[in-house]
Amino acid sequence: MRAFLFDLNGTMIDDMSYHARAWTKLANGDLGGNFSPADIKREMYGKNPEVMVRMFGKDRFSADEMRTLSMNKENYYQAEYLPDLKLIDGLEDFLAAAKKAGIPMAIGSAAIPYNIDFVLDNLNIRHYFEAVVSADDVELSKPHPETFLKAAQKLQVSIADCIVFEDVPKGVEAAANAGMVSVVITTTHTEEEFEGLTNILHFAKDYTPDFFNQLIQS
Ligand SMILES: O=P(O)(O)OC[C@H]1O[C@@H](O)[C@H](O)[C@@H](O)[C@@H]1O
Repeated sequence: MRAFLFDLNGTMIDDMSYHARAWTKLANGDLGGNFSPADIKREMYGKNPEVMVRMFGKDRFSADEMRTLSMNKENYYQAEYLPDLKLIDGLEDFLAAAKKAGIPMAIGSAAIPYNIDFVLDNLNIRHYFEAVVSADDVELSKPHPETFLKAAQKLQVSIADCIVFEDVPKGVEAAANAGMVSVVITTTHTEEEFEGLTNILHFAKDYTPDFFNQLIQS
């Protein structure tokens, strides 16, 4: 039996440009940094404290300060993205068909529960997922495999049965490190940016191609 593990941001919703703007507002606007759009795009993966340490060094903020800054960033993101919040084309049909076919599904995201709930509850799609692994559930985020291994464990499925849906190279690398294959949604990165990763089954810009029906039937 197959199982589907979904990254959230950029994979289920096309929101990475909103995260980039929220990080820019926090890092350059509030904290006086001077990060270029390329710097932000390169650094904004993984758990928020990891992003902040990569950008500002490990001694700049206490854990409490990082929690506050992280909430500020997510509030910027949610306020700006809420009016545009929607699933990527074809995903709702894909989720419904997979659920009907009895395929277990989980979310494996570096986002904090505050952001995961924002998406699942506003879009009313929580019922499709039997498990959610968030930033709070893991020690180390992607490319470490912990997120996807925990998701497989929660679903009680074997690693070889898992297909990971991702939009960033670090996420595909995490899937590879977990021993899983991956389908890439090219919302955030071009195909060329995944060069060298050998666990990719398919690239698609959204969930409308027939490939996704075949994935359910295969
Ligand atoms: O793991 P996902 O679902 O792609 O989420 C990643 C993003 O989650 C956001 O909450 C973080 O602030 C981003 O920096 C991060 O890139």
